[in-house]
Amino acid sequence: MKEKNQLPRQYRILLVEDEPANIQMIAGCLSTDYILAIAKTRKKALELLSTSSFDLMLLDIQLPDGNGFEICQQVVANREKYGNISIIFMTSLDSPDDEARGLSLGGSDYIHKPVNAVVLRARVKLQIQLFRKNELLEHLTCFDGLTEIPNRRAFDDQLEKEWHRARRERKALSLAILDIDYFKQYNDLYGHPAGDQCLRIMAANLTTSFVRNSDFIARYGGEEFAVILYDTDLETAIQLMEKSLAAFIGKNIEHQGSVINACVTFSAGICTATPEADTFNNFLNTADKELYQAKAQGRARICGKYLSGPQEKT
Ligand SMILES: Nc1nc2c(ncn2[C@@H]2O[C@H](COP(=O)(O)OP(=O)(O)OP(=O)(O)O)[C@@H](O)[C@H]2O)c(=O)[nH]1
Repeated sequence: MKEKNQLPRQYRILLVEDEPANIQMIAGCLSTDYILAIAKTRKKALELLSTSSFDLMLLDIQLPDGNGFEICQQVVANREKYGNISIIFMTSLDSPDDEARGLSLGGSDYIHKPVNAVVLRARVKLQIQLFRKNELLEHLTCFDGLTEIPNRRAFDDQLEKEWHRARRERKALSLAILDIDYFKQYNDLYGHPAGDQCLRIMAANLTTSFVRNSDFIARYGGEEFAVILYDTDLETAIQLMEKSLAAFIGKNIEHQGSVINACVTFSAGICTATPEADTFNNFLNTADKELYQAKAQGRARICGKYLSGPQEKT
């Protein structure tokens, strides 16, 4: 989840339609306001859906190699693969049973052919507005307003997902919990707005330190942050975190209240586990204990532990 701020963007529509006259009319209606892709078959539609991301699909039901109901079912059952696309059926099947079926399968709207250009534009606009509101809501529930990185709730979900993925794929999973040193003193000395700015710099620094697609950073709470590193062993996790600490110290945020450094630092505890052999709670607790160790050993450092396996190291 490397999403950033919600900037205005152009929405992408997939038109699944085989009739050339309809394609021409619909493309004429929508292509100035939206990015439009066209699939004339079920096969092409599924191929495009799995390789590009779309916000809305206009879906004909009778296609040369299948039908729109099946496409809708497949997309709804595999959201991880196809994304949270809205679906509008657009068809000459105009019986109430067909319409009810389309809506019960997960379609958001059902338009009867022949399509009226004005009505089509209005209905597409409405669905896009709903989609945009959902996007915003999702952003608000998953992202921290101050630092614009994922929040604790998103972290909890992601950690559970990655734990199960690592168990399935027999990979190592590393978790780091980070805490800014002497942050209370920083707030007391420089004020809360400066403290907030420091948290933003911390988040930005983590974003540039951990760049793999599977790396996940979050604000864990207060002045604590967390990093999940999939398929990453302890040595690598420690090396990356040390680089990140050096880069953060390099920001030179003055901190006269710190006993250990002239500028702001952080401490981190890392736990690496192979999930088939360990328990989830132990994993989280160990990362926390390692953070405690890093604080106890003088701060501005990283402590880590393998929960199991041959390379146990503290
Ligand atoms: N500015 C600001 N401060 C915050 C925020 N969230 C938590 N804090 C502050 O972070 C400070 C954390 O203090 P402590 O838990 O005592 O930790 P510390 O001073 O960093 O001490 P050590 O971790 O032991 O080095 C508290 O003063 C909180 O008020 C925030 O969103 N903005």
